[in-house]
Amino acid sequence: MRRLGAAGDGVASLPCGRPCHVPGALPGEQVRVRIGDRRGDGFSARLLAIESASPDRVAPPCPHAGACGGCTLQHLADAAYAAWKRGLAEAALARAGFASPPLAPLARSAPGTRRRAELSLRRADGRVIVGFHGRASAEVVDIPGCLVLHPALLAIAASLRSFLPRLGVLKREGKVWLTLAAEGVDLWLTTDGAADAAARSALAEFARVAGLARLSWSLLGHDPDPVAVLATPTVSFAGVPVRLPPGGFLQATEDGERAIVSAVLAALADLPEGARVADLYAGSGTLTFPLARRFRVLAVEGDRAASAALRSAAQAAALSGRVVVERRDLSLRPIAGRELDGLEAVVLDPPRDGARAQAAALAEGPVRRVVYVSCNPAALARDARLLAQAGFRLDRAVPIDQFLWSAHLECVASFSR
Ligand SMILES: C[S@@+](CC[C@H](N)C(=O)[O-])C[C@H]1O[C@@H](n2cnc3c(N)ncnc32)[C@H](O)[C@@H]1O
Repeated sequence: MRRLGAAGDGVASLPCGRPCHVPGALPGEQVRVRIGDRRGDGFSARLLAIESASPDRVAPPCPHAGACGGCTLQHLADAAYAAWKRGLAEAALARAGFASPPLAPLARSAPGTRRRAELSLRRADGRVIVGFHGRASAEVVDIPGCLVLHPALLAIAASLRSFLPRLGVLKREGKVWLTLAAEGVDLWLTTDGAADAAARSALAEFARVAGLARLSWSLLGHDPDPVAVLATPTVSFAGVPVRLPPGGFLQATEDGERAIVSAVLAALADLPEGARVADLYAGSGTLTFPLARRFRVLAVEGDRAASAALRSAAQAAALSGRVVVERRDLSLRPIAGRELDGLEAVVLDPPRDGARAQAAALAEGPVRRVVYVSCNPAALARDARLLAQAGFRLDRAVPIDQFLWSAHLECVASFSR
């Protein structure tokens, strides 16, 4: 195997010159594989045997490794894993046109600290599986011994395994979002059957017995409807309490959030007090409120519930003069042209598909400072290229690992011109 690819698979070159992606294989290893389907410009393959193992190969610590698709790199020694992850950011920025990027050490999150998870549910043989999908598979794998989730989330997943088999509204499949807030776990359950009054009262009783802060329910594909609110789930950003909407976004670990916030603030440390800064894709205010300690902030967010939570938190904290909240779809209507006048900096933290339209508007506009918080190196490479072409230089990049043992990577990249 020649290298580890962006998804964490070993990649070899076939005699025809095309790449072959082998989940579970490591660079330097000789392996026997069965070639499978086309993948990109090459093929995927199944690992049959390791003929000579890499010195970086270790026994995966989790009992579900190999079956569960959540973690793909538990078989790689820690130092090699951290170097590979940091290298993902380096490669993305190099693809954007920033060779030898000024890259900080990898900021890490410990096992057992993931405070937000989306779990899949499958009814099978009289029980309900509560877990993650297998690798590139529709199968759901039970994960009672998961090493990445916070123990509070694992405890709720265990309670669900006992409760859900009796819940008729879960016919075959569903999903559950768990978020650990200050008051306890916020749970949003979606099912493939409709909940009548009896099901709702069973759900409310489950919320009470399991000690949840809130339980919301919806039919698959619909918005959450709170069924039991024992305590309104809140999170605090720079000391400002925000009431989390059901299923609302929260950075995956506290350590990850701290690393992102401190990299963003460090990138803007030399701006004067009271400068105007935009926080685009603001969510419920993870970055807005830390920024508002020094700056006047325009916070733009597309989701109705998140922007409402952000607005009412700013009002309750008497920050309305410092924080202006706008609900807007930034893919359809990026902040552009004259709207960018007077902004000293723009911080953007888009979802996985990135911010192509917004990055193009920034490349064309007058703003001299951009801080891009990315959760997808491929989108970062594409969007940062627009900034490179418009004359921005990369001042610093901080790679942040909130999704331990996976191929996901956050990166805070600060640009100026
Ligand atoms: C990665 S989250 C970041 C949220 C926040 N900055 C934080 O750190 O918690 C991305 C946010 O972008 C919002 N979003 C997604 N697509 C959007 C769009 N087209 N326009 C505006 N906001 C969007 C999502 O609702 C989500 O809140």
